[in-house]
Amino acid sequence: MVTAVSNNPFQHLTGTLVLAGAGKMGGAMLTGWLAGGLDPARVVVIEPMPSAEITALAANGIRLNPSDAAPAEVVVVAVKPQMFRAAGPALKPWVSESTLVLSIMAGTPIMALQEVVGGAVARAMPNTPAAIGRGITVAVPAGNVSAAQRALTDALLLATGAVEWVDDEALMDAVTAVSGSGPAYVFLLAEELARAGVAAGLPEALATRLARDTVSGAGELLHRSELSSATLRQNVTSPGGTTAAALAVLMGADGFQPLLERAVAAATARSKELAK
Ligand SMILES: NC(=O)C1=CN([C@@H]2O[C@H](COP(=O)(O)OP(=O)(O)OC[C@H]3O[C@@H](n4cnc5c(N)ncnc54)[C@H](O)[C@@H]3O)[C@@H](O)[C@H]2O)C=CC1
Ligand SMILES: O=C(O)[C@@H]1CCC=N1
Repeated sequence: MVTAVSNNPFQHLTGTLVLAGAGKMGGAMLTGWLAGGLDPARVVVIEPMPSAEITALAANGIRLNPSDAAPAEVVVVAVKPQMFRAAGPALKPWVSESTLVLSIMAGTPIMALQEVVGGAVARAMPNTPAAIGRGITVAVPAGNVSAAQRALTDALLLATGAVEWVDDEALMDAVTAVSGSGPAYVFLLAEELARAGVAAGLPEALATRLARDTVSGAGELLHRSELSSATLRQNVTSPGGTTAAALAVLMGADGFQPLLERAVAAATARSKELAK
């Protein structure tokens, strides 16, 4: 007898998935899940200010802000950390002891979720490329997360990109500073490269196109190549050429390294503050 093997990443999800907060990050994850084959009929979205995209999903079977609530299989908490103390108690009717509570809130510790919402809590830090299946998420489970709930968390996160698990929740502040916030640093690089192109004499539209395609093309090369980023950089750099002249500035005493170290330290510190 041949046993059919399902390649549906959501085969472990047999109940309801509640998404609380369908803003930029929650919306990006939901987009990734639906693109990956999540049945919209399994999804409840709680969102006081739904975007046009989220409202449109209601026509496809998602339940938006239903008036009744019952314990769900998974509750994804994607509200702002600053909103959580106010928004959290309203989620309790969706949570039983056996509900997986998957929080993506920056800073907010597992203990705060256990106090306010309950359930079996997994804390995760995704990033916005999740919307196109190219995110990376780091997750940490509470002690009462079962093996099945961990597998379900894995499946949900893998549908939006790569997943790393850690045991030490304290790492989540630096994780947030590197990969959670990281896409913003890369988009800023595209903005500033375009601005520098204009300053060097290019028309704005051309500079913007060159910067955007260079950042996304280099990112794609880094993604597909087995070479290290340092080797890929060296492959651009002819001795005594133009890149070497630019890198002497970018790798100088006040270049990328100290700048990014300060930026990541500032984000890490802010993540720690959000826990208070
Ligand atoms: N934006 C990003 O790149 C990332 C964000 N995060 C985390 O994701 C969470 C959401 O961040 P964003 O999506 O950027 O913010 P956002 O402001 O776009 O989304 C938050 C959403 O929560 C909704 N909301 C407010 N009160 C609510 C309530 N009582 N019940 C349900 N929903 C409510 C808001 O209307 C809003 O749409 C934050 O905790 C953040 O730390 C994590 C990783 C990356
Ligand atoms: O800026 C923030 O606080 C969130 C967490 C990581 C990315 N956005």
